[in-house]
Amino acid sequence: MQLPSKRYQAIISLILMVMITLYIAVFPSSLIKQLATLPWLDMTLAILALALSFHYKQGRACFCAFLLLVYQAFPLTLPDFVLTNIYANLLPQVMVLSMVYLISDSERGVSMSVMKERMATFIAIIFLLTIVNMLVTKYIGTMSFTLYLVMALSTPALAYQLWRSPTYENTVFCYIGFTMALIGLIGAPASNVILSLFAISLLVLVFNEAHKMAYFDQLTGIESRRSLDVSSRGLSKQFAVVMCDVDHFKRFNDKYGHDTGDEVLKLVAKKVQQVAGGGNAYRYGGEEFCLLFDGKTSEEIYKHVEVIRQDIANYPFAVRSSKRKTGTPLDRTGNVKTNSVQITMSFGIAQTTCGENFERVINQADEQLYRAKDAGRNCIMLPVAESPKYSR
Ligand SMILES: Nc1nc2c(ncn2[C@@H]2O[C@H](COP(=O)(O)OP(=O)(O)OP(=O)(O)O)[C@@H](O)[C@H]2O)c(=O)[nH]1
Repeated sequence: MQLPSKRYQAIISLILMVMITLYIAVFPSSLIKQLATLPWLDMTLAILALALSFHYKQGRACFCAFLLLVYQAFPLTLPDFVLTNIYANLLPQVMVLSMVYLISDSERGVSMSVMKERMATFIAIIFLLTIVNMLVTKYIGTMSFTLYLVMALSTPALAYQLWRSPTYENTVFCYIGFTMALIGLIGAPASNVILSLFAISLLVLVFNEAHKMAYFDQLTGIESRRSLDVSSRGLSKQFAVVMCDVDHFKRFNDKYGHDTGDEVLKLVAKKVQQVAGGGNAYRYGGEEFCLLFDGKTSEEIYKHVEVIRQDIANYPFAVRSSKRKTGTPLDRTGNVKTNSVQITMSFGIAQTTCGENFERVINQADEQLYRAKDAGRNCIMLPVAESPKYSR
């Protein structure tokens, strides 16, 4: 079954998260009612999200947890008559606008300067909205007008950013923004159950990002060597390993620049990831990738590796004419001229024959990779005992 694209997955998740939250808020089960009576549940979860996101240097999640704490801190500090107006009008606007700010910003960690900048923006948002609300109340007579205006401008901005970049992080900011907008329109403060759900979504976000950091390669987005180490511990008796390496990559970097080299690595990663036959792709390091086929023999996987080799070799990779920014030739439309270059990869295959451990098999695959390089590159090598094969 084919999964919907990332974009649709994000939108479906967002709709489900908002609907479930509102359903829980409107029709709480007895368990939820009991949880709602737990004092400090929402604040404890928000503090946990704040501490963990700070620890993992996830600045946007950290700031979002801080916003939740600010929202929860108001009843502790202000008298009821002030709170009613603030909760019904001002705070939902501040929260929604802050979500627009967060979703439009990139992840910049938790350095002092970034935190200062975010705090200044937060204070500016509060200040601006307070002034606008005061003026609107004075001249139009109702604060609700600003509330509707902020919601009407902010929610499409949130939706647009999610459409552009459908990550789980952005889904969470949209989820908090949209739910806060609905709560603002209803005119009730967010219950501690809703605030706890917001904090839980932030905690899931932090764990999700920490998992990605640990097991996925940042540049290419495919699984990392650490993930390969973990996978290698759960292999069956029979497995095959492919080591592959981009040909003359140093030359390529020198000619077109490191950034273009990075683009090549991303493309190659995408291609090796598409390997059929049950193979899993990992970035081994530098321009080297590894394919792992559990329960398969070298003979069985050869044809799948050959498909990848041909796919990469036949792909016209568009690069700028030169790595130099100045003096780069322009085409008739005034854009920088691009060349189509061919990228090739060499592959070495090895498999278990009498229960060897993973390290031994991967070393054998590496030896075959060296043979493939010696044989002229852009080819696949199997161990000599296994009817040597290569293609070009
Ligand atoms: N752009 C980019 N280059 C990288 C990265 N990691 C390693 N490299 C470069 O990859 C190149 C590897 O070069 P070599 O190991 O000499 O091999 P090669 O030029 O690919 O030649 P053969 O393997 O013999 O075909 C080096 O220039 C590294 O700087 C990376 O993440 N991005």
